[in-house]
Amino acid sequence: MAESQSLASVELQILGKTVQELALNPENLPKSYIHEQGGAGFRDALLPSESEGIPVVDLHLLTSPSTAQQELAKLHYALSTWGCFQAINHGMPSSFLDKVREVSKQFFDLPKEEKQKYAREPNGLEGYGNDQILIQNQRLDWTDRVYLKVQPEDQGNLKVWPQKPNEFGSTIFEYTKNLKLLTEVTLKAIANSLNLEKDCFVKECGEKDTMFLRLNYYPACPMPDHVLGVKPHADGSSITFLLQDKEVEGLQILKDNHWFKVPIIPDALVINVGDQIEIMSNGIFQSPVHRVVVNAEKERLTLAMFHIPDSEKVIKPVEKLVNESRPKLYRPVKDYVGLYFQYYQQGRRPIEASKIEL
Ligand SMILES: O=C(O)CCC(=O)C(=O)O
Ligand SMILES: [Fe+2]
Repeated sequence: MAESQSLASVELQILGKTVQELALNPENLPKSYIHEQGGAGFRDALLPSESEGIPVVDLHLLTSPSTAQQELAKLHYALSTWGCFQAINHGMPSSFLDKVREVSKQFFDLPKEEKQKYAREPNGLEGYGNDQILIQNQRLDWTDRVYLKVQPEDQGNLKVWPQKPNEFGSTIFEYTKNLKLLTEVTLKAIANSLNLEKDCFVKECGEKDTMFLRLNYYPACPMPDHVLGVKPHADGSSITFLLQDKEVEGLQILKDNHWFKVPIIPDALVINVGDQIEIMSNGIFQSPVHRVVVNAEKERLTLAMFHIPDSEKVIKPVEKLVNESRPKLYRPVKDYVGLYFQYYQQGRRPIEASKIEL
């Protein structure tokens, strides 16, 4: 008993206050969450015009022989201009996506003591907690998360898998199964859109690829002009699938030095390339820098699924995309995700470590 109590207090100390708790006492936000130079600009991002907005790509059309060419051209345009697209017709019904959102929300609604059972362990990555503090004077993200290795199934840390709500495990399992299939479909389509052999990126990612799921819960925040849900970053994945909140927007993408809002399409998945496809595509598709703003009245919940290549594989530009007019722009890297966290917290982009200055 004494032992389990002391363990709990260590975890509490590590976690500090969750954002959900801070939100209950809004007059007193810790300075570590405040971006002095914020300003209304945080929320005044542009909404892309309809014709130049983030393209909506129909995955069914993309994989049907008679319609694939046109949809592939759209995919190529989307990834070379925005680094992302909104995927519809992905095969998961609206009711299922609602269920995924519901079990995730139910977890954050549990009493603190229950959630603490799944707290991230000291020095661990997986589990429940607030932003990890990796450097001094770090600005913290206004979000509580559950981070889980969901694929391969037998490699997850079961100790930090929420046991409540009851349907959490089975729903997330089903969601992962769907996104594993969609990963293959998407990587093949990306290869096709570059006129590469369709298995090219699947092979480059290796057989020991993994998937990590992050549930992001952003409580309403009394200082939306000076607090960010997530600082500007690009993902270290090959590709990322984001299931947005159905009603509350917050995601913004940096393009041509302007922040643009990513509109909500309730049943779509936002799919973006991460740094590792940027490297493999020799920069033809670039991993978009994005951030999350918060809302003074409303909470927001999203699920991000990251597909991560085998950490033993050397990631490098595909030979066919290197030629005289397009020299190699990136050095080979291994275990990109290992590099990622330190760089991210320092506000630096780990991709810089791989870029070749011409
Ligand atoms: O919540 C969002 O809209 C985006 C989250 C995100 O960028 C991430 O988890 O990497
Ligand atoms: Fe992200």
